[in-house]
Amino acid sequence: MNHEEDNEPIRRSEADPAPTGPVPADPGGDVVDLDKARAARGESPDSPTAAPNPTGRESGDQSADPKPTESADSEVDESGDERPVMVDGPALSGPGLMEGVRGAERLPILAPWLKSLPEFITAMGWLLGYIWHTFAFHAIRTPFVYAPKLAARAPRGVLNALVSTGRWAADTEGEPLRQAAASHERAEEYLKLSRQRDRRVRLRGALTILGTIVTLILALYLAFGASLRVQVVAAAVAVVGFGILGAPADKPLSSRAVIKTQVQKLTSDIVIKAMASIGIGQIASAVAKGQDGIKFVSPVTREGPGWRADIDLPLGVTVADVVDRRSRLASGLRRPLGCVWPDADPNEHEGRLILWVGDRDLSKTGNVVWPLEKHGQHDMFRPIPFGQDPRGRGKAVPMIQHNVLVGSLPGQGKTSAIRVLACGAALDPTVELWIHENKGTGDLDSLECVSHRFVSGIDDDSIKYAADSLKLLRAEVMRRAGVIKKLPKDLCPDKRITRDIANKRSLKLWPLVGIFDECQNLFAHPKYGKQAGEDAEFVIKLGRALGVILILATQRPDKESLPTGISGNVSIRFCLKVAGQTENDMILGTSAYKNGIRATIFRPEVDAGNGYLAGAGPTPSVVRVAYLDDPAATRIGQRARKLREALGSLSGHALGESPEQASGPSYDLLADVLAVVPGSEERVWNERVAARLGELRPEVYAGWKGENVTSALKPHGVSTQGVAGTTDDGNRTTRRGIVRADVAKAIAERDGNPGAA
Ligand SMILES: Nc1ncnc2c1ncn2[C@@H]1O[C@H](COP(=O)(O)OP(=O)(O)OP(=O)(O)O)[C@@H](O)[C@H]1O
Repeated sequence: MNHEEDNEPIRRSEADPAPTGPVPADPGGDVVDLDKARAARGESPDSPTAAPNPTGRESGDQSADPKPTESADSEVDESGDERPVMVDGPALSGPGLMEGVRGAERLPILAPWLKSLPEFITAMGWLLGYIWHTFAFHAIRTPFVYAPKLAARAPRGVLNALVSTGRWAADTEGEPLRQAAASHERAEEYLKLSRQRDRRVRLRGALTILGTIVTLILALYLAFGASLRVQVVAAAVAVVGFGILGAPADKPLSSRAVIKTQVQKLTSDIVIKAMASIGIGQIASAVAKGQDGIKFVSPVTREGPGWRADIDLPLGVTVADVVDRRSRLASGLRRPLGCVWPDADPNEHEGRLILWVGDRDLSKTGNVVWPLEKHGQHDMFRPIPFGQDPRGRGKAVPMIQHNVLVGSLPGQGKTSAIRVLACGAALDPTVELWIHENKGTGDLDSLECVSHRFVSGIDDDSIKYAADSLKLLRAEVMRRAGVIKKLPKDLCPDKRITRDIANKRSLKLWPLVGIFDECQNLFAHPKYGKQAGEDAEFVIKLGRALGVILILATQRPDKESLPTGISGNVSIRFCLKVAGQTENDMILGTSAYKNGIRATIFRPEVDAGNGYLAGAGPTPSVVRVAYLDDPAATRIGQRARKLREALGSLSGHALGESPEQASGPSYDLLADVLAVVPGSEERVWNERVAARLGELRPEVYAGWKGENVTSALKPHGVSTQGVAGTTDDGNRTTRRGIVRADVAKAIAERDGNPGAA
């Protein structure tokens, strides 16, 4: 958003006074008595003597509309300036104390990392890692660096020890005082100090002689009387001791195992200056007048590996305005761009900004570790751990009831993101996995061993295989709809699958996850693309509640390679670096770019793995995806296979069975509809179509009602309308129905033969 545009209305009203400025007195016009007008405004609108009636309406009108025309919007003061009329009723008060207190935000009693086991484990893991690193760093240097250094410094240490002892015995520390007393001819003081020195020298001399004798005896004993072990220990102690005494002051023995990055503390002053520099007029002008422009809601605090400031922006300024100017903000804060993350507070108003400034650039924080990488299994009815936001908080993606779309420029981390979700699904042994990787590089081969259907390739056969999968998924969705419909209410009250239902293997309603990586190669395919797009749209729209989940990834988010029926209907979106607004909105949804959700901010390659995740939480947020390389994914695949073997849920490709073929036209809804509606029947009610379809193919359409026909035909562009007809009882009435010609037209268009209809 352009700041110039923000201030446009303000500038325009200042620069162009004509329409709103003072109106020259018109001798012929009505003269408004300002005092009267003000007095009238002060009165209650209920008062019978309310406002003057400039329109000349009857008083009956006035009560309904006490201040019509100009006085409703503005008043004119002596200077002729227009002012808005204040409409606050004097009798109205704000929310009471209890409402105010109830609405107040409670800050957490314990830090979030103390309450969440994974975050606690991460923090403790980091601490133990830190201690271990420091220990290992010094341990390895002890024999090879520190010991030789100490030995080399020991002779000098002996010398230093002798010199220090001599100086102590001779009381040299008092010498400067005695010199000063002598040179200033303070005889009495000098004599006192000299006497004190003589006493000290006598005592210290005796002690030194005694110490020397003891040391000599000890040395002779160690040299000739002690065991070898005692000699070695004594020599080591002597070398360490004299080595330390012999160390030059500017050369410490050891270097630091960890060098802390010194980051400047984030203060409110720095934030105010930075916010004033990003080009938002309201803030800049307030700061120029000596005010802050922004309001801190709470003190700037540490949160995770960075600083957090909660800010109220000026009226009318939104978080999106600040997100737009993120790079300017980073410049104002003098921090790398990857450290600066302005974010909205989902629990507050549009002007509440959470400014989080990390100690390190997000892209330099290393790979995020996936919590399930080494052990554990997953329950698909819970969100799959996905990555971390810049504040170090874990982010997960719910899968049941959702579909996922991932998009980015090539090489930004799509496949890695898909791999994390696929591994999560694989680690739930009840999940049936259908994996299609239409790039042909084998990026998802690690999970072939658990996949019910699997293909990796970009050739026509591989594309056909993926297209067949979508056809089969469509049929599966229809089968599931029928099964769910027949389930007793107590088992399935919401007509959607639950963990309990998924566990009843006889129902075959377990979660089914279809992954289509590089799906642009499928949807843009000249032969299979169109039908595949329609099938995918159908599955996305109807499969959600039935446990059929699609995960699609594309590096070409445009209309040809990603049908709008798909991009418009997925619920979870993950967008890594894209080139522009169109691609951004194709992945993240219409208006995302306008609302400040811009995956264009990520840098090519540097920010691989960083993206905007939308739909998984109350607001879209930046997430750095956990990274699983191929060996890690292969190990997970093997673990997942063992889980399936134990449950007996391995099937299809994973067992070496030959793939099911899509039954093509026999499950073609449009053809089936045309088959049950004779040519003589121009229009027909959907409920009748549903009943006939159920008879035609009960294994697919059993239990269908009129509304199933409506929603199933919609993706094909066949809309329903009011159709007049006669009920079985002979009554004339109008109900939802279709026009047969529309179905024929849809078939002709689909088959690339539009004239045939
Ligand atoms: N989450 C991540 N964390 C760290 N680095 C990552 C992450 N994801 C991807 N990368 C880096 O980016 C590289 C490319 O990732 P990936 O193959 O997933 O990209 P892609 O978008 O699928 O590419 P393409 O479109 O060519 O298939 C990886 O080899 C890795 O170095």
